[in-house]
Order: sequence, then C-alpha cells, then structure tokens
Amino acid sequence: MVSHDIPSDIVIFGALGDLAQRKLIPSLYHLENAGLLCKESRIIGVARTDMDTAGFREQCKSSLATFVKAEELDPTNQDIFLDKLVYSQVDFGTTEQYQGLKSTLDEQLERTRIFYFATAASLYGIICKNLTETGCIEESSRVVLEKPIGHDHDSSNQINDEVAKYFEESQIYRIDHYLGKETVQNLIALRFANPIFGAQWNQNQISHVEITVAEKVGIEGRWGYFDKAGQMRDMVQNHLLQLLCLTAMDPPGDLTADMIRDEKVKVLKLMKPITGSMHNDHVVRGRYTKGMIDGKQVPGYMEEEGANPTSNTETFVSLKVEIKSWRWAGVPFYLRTGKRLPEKVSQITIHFKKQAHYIFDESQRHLAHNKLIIRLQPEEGISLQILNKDQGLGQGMRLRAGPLKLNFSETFEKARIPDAYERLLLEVIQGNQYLFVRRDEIEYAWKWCDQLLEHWDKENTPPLPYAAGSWGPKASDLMVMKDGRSWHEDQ
Ligand SMILES: NC(=O)C1=CN([C@@H]2O[C@H](COP(=O)(O)OP(=O)(O)OC[C@H]3O[C@@H](n4cnc5c(N)ncnc54)[C@H](OP(=O)(O)O)[C@@H]3O)[C@@H](O)[C@H]2O)C=CC1
Ligand SMILES: O=C1O[C@H](COP(=O)(O)O)[C@@H](O)[C@H](O)[C@H]1O
Repeated sequence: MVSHDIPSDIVIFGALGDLAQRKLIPSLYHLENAGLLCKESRIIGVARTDMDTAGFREQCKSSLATFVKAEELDPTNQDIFLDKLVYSQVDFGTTEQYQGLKSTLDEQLERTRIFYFATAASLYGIICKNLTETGCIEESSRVVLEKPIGHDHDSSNQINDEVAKYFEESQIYRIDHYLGKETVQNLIALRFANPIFGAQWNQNQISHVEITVAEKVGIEGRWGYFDKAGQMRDMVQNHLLQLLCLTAMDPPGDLTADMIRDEKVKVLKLMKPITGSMHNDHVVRGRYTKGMIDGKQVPGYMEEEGANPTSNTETFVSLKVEIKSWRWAGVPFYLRTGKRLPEKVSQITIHFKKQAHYIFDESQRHLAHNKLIIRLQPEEGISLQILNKDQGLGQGMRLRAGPLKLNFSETFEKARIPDAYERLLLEVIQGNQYLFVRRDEIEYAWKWCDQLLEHWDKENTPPLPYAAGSWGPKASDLMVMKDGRSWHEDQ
C-alpha cells in the first residue's frame, strides 16, 4: 500500500518544541504537498502548554512560514494540512491527563497510531506507561524515538528496556536522521547496484576510507545539552558510525530491514577497540577557541553563553578505526567531525590503491590514485576522481586529475531533494524499518564509544584547542600524515 492510502494518526509528543516546529511539522507539510499523506490522516500535537487546536494550527502556520521556502508553500495544500492538526494538552507524567488524547484517538478507530517522541528520552518510559494504562496503544501502533537514547550503553539500555515493556521491537522506529538523507541511501544503490564498484569494495583495491562530517555552527545556545554530550555522543556514536556501517557492511541478502541491520551490526562488532598506546595515534579530541567563520569573529566554546569553566567537553573528534575482517584488513577508516569548522560538509571519500605498475613521470606519482567522493551535503552528488592526459600540444604525457561528476540537482533537474525527516516519516507511515536503528546496533555502537569515553573521563585532560574556522587541531592532520596520507582537501 502507498502512504496516501494509509490513514494514520501521527501523535507528536513535544509538538511545540524546536524539533517538532522546525523539522517535523514542515516535513509533514511537504508530504501533504506531495500528495503522500492520506486524506483522513491526522496529526495530533501533544505538549503541556495550555492551548487549543486553533492556537496549535496558528503556531504551526507560523512555523511553516519560517521553515518552508515561500515557493514551496502552496496555500491550498497548506490549508488542507492545517485542517489535519489537532492539539491535546497533556502533562506527560500525569496519567489522568491522557484521557483527552484517548478520546481524540477513539474518534477514529480504523487507523495506525504513530507515537512520535520529540521530547527528552528520560520521559519515554513514563509516556509509554501512561499510553498503555489509558488504552491508547494497539497492536498495530508504532513508536518513533528521537536521539539521543541515553548517554552510554547502560543508560541507553535502561531507556530501551522501558520502551520494550510496552512495544515490540517491530513497532519501534529509532531515528538517526542521517539515514534519511538522500545520498546515504544512494550509497546502498551505488555499492550494490553497480558491479563496477561492488567488485572493488575491499582491501585489494581500497587503501583507506575517510568520513568527514563538518559543521560551521557552534553549539547554538545548547550548552546545557551539548556540554553533557560532546561531539562523540552527539555525532560519532550515531551518525558517523551509521555512515561507517553502510560503507563497510557486506551486501545484505535483500533490502529488508533486518537483513541490512544484521550486516551493520556485524561491522560494529568487528570494530577494533581503541586501547593502550592506540590512544596516541588513533584518536584526537579537540575544542574550538575563538576564530573567524565567514569573515566574522565567533567566540570559543568556553566563551559561549552558559559556559562552565571546568568543562572538558570536546567539540571535535577524529579517529582511525580498524575493522577486523577479510574485506577491510589493513584499510583504516578515518573519521572526522567537529563544530565551527570552515565549511558545512558531509562526505565519504573512498581512496583506491595506487597503480602498481606505474609508467608515467615520477613527479606525478602522487596523483596516481582514484577517489570516489560521496557527498551527502551540501550539493548532494557523487564524483569519481580519475586521471586524464592534460590537454594540448607540447605537454608530453602530463597527467591531470579531474572528476567524473554526478550532481543530483543538475542531473535530475526536477527532483526536489527531500529533507531527511520527510523520508523517515514516510517510512514510518508505510511501516518500513530499514532506515531505523535496531536496538542491538545502538548497544554495540555505545559499547565501542564507551571505551573511549571512559578513557577520557579517567584521563580528565582538556581537549586540544583549535581556532574556530580551522579544520581542527593540528594533531588530526598529523594522525593521517603519520600513515603517509592527508585528509581529502576539495571540501
Ligand atoms: N531540536 C533538534 O534539532 C533536535 C532534537 N532532538 C531530540 O528531540 C527531543 C526534543 O528536542 P527539542 O524539540 O529541541 O526540545 P524542546 O525543549 O524544544 O521541546 C520539548 C517539548 O516537549 C514538551 N514537554 C517537555 N516536558 C513535558 C512534560 N512533562 N509534559 C508535556 N510536555 C512536555 C514541551 O512542551 P511545552 O512546549 O508545552 O513546554 C516541548 O513541546 C530531544 O530528545 C532532543 O534531544 C534530536 C535531534 C535534533
Ligand atoms: O544530530 C545532530 O545533527 C546536527 C547536524 O545535522 P545535519 O543534518 O545538519 O548535518 C548537529 O548540528 C547536532 O548537534 C546533532 O545533535
């Protein structure tokens, strides 16, 4: 069944919060605008603020005006969408307050109930309990959990245990919004639909892999959240490890959720822990100091509003990850992510091995390897760096590296690239779990990160400084230089 035939009640817990207003409501509008929401579906906003449905519709209308491009805001579809919105005031911790929500849900019985928890993970357990006690959950219901689920393996287990008392794993959709990005999914198509790449995807042909997720923004007034998390928990434990898994996994038997997730789990299990002396050359932890972004002076992390002078939190991590498998023996995965870097860019670069039998001018030997660059954002696309003969007379056989390029927006002109949340919401409505994270993935990811986090806690040393607007501490460059490599420069 396609999504516009599936009537659902999408209940957003935390409907007045930043995530709901900035991402979820606009994404649901885009689904409506694309004809992908069923006529009968409703979006039920739940929060503790005293408000009625008319007020909620006003609030959402104003968020659409802010977060949807004017040319994408169709007045007719916007009205149809706003008519689907209903508000229910509930204090999540108070069972009796769920009665209103229950009555709203019971007005329409023949539909899938989707409970989206866009609120703190510490509330997930109590919301599930109250939904159950008031009879809101049905066998066909689904629950969507936002990240972060816990701050380490044990706390994440606790939250997952709470939710598991009320929902089966097949009903649980754990969000990692990177899995909803167009190019991330294209990685699956690229690897498994093109034999030309599939056959090369191993230690025989690949020398190393680089995953960079760089942000220009700082912590955007989120000191309270970010200082407890740091870049390792905020970005590595989830987004970067997911990208690593999709890049490194073996071909799944088919495209079903569990086949894909089984392969991702295998990668997580095979990641070598970073222990002992490996801490010296496999990991760099940094924190931005003041610097320049887009020609403007920005404060350092410790000068941000609300800063705690004793903080040891990192805003940058780079890692050299080894995977203990035949496919990846001797092929390091270099991961790098940070705030206040010079550009917003997320990309995976596959560095192929150099030509073994080399017949060209020695001075050009450094050019002699192919790179496949998979750009997730901005300007989603794929390019393969190949070597050509430089054009013209009198040059001799000079080589020149140039890209074979596929830019999604230029090649597939008409297609609008949807926001990750649009795709993920659509998949929940359709009941497809393949873009969501299974419980064991989270557990293995946390286990791998915990060993590093515990080491940092024990050491209690401040992260290395880097100026805002630079590519992180010098030690990050040195880490790859020691292996005779450098980070891919054409960011
Ligand atoms: N913001 C973002 O970009 C992202 C957020 N997340 C995660 O999503 C979740 C929500 O984040 P965010 O939207 O930023 O948070 P906000 O603080 O902006 O919003 C929280 C929402 O939860 C509601 N709420 C909180 N406590 C209660 C309660 N006891 N009873 C009823 N309602 C309650 C608030 O209601 P009211 O408004 O009525 O007070 C509000 O609508 C968090 O887990 C966050 O980590 C994940 C990725 C990105
Ligand atoms: O989950 C998070 O992701 C954003 C970056 O997401 P992107 O889609 O803009 O690349 C990050 O800023 C935030 O700190 C983190 O919680």
